[in-house]
Amino acid sequence: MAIISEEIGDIFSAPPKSILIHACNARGAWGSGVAVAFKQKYPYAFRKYNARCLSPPTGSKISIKQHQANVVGTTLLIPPPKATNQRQVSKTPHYIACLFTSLDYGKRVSPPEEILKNTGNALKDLAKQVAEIRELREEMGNCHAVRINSGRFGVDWQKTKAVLQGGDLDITVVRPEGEDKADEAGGKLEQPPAKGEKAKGKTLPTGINTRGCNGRASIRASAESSFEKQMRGVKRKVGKDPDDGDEHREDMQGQALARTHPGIAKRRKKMDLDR
Ligand SMILES: Nc1ncnc2c1ncn2[C@@H]1O[C@H](COP(=O)(O)OP(=O)(O)OC[C@H]2O[C@H](OP(=O)(O)O)[C@H](O)[C@@H]2O)[C@@H](O)[C@H]1O
Repeated sequence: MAIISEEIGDIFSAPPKSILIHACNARGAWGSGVAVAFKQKYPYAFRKYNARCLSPPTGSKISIKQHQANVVGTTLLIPPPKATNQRQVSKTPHYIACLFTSLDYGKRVSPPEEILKNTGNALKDLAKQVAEIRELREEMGNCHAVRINSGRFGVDWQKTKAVLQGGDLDITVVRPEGEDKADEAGGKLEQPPAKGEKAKGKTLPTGINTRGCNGRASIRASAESSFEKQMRGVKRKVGKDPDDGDEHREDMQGQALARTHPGIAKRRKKMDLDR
């Protein structure tokens, strides 16, 4: 049984080479919650995540929807970029673990039972990859996570925590200040704003984070009303990463995609423009 310890703080202050864990949809969007902060701080990681969601394996003839369904229950573990200078090393020193726990997001987010099952599978996949990297004696720190699935995905945190405890990885769960109080009151505070995101200063009504569909839909509706606004800000902030050696390869994939899968290429292009 894994040790899941909890503390208040900022996940992005974890020591260099730590593994930062967050939950993702398989559609290629980091549109709200802590994902927005990940996108701002690790733009290269967003590009890799987005490419994983929108690019079926080379040579595969499966549809993009089938590919995304296959991705659910796995983890994309993104290593820190191979830095060409010291400044870049200290700016982005973390492994980013994207746990695909829901196929979709918004009103189509997967039901809690599915999210929990996917979380267990994704966790196993992560544990396997971590073991492989450690075997190669690559420098790798400990696991840090936010309270995954408990925000936009609307799953009771204690249920996700039980799944993490049943896994093989010890994890330090970092939560923003104020989150506990909301839990004790039976309600849920508005997500803390990501850097550059305007604070809304509003508290969701007590009980909105109850685990039913309506609770999730309400959270989503609230999140989506400011979605476009958020993304406009993020688009301006997500810059090119000088150490993103794979960017060219991904662009080339895009060109090849336009020939072989015009529909997918169009969708990728739209994502790039929107975000
Ligand atoms: N800036 C910040 N710093 C530190 N902690 C922060 C934070 N913002 C929120 N938290 C906390 O982080 C935990 C998880 O809450 P989240 O709502 O983020 O994630 P989740 O795992 O429920 O859902 C995943 C989907 O949410 C996204 O949005 P989209 O679907 O794209 O729209 C993704 O893309 C996925 O798909 C909660 O404890 C929040 O208090």
